[in-house]
Amino acid sequence: MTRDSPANFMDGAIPAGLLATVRSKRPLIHHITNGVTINDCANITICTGAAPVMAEAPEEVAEMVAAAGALVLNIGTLSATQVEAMLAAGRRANELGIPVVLDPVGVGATRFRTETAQRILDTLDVAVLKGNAGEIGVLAGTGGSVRGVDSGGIAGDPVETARECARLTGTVVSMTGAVDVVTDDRRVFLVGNGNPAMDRLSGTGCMASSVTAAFVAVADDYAVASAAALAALGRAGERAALEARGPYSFRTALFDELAGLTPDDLTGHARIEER
Ligand SMILES: Nc1ncnc2c1ncn2[C@@H]1O[C@H](COP(=O)(O)OP(=O)(O)O)[C@@H](O)[C@H]1O
Ligand SMILES: Cc1ncsc1CCOP(=O)(O)O
Ligand SMILES: [Mg+2]
Repeated sequence: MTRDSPANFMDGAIPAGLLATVRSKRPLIHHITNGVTINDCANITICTGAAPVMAEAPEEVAEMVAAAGALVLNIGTLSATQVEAMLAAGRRANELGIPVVLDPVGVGATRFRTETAQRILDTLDVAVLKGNAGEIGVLAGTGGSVRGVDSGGIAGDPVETARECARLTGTVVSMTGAVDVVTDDRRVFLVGNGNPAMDRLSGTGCMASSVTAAFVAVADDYAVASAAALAALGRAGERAALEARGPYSFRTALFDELAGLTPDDLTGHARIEER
């Protein structure tokens, strides 16, 4: 940044207003998600101010999603039956205009994950694609490395990778990392909130999808809502790091700090730069 090109920071009142709206509307967030972090996702949804439900039987997902404000599809521990449920829930969500958030956990690590993420993107109208850098690099086709569920990095520039992925998929792309990149190709938001402790805990990426879904459920602008959600979670992470002694006390503090996060605090501390 130079003196001639001052950073254009989003007014903190925008994410703060969305946080307040989540809490007043308390949207239901239907998750079809992995067995590793499912409980964290339920509780982080509550701490955000929304209401979670986890339902994945193909027999009931279309009925359940009809009552939801947003649907999270997370492929972290996918199976053929679960994929069938994701497509059925997603189709119904699309019919009803309910936004779908896709977390392509581990895409690129195996053929089944890559084919499934691609199939979901080809079949459904996905509102937000939220992944770590490696996952987004894989889906952008520009080069991304994924080992298990961890990002091994991307080949090129992060902003260009996320924009290419948004162009290719027609979704809002929310690429997490030390600085999150959220883009609908036309606009780019860089979210500076967060703490490195968030990277030392399994589940923060999945939780980012749940918080994103809660914000997207109450907003029309999915890019702004996605950036606001990451600012809120990141701000909770900053506050949690001040009181934690290690990864597990950090985890507890992250839930407590998000539950206690006030719109005023977010107004003052959200760091969302628009490029
Ligand atoms: N080094 C970091 N500094 C600050 N925040 C981070 C850092 N690494 C990850 N985060 C935050 O942690 C959450 C999960 O991101 P990430 O670790 O990229 O996801 P995943 O768990 O899917 O790999 C996001 O909200 C992101 O902003
Ligand atoms: C470890 C693991 N294995 C399959 S899903 C999962 C959790 C991934 O969580 P996150 O992407 O949020 O770190
Ligand atoms: Mg992830």
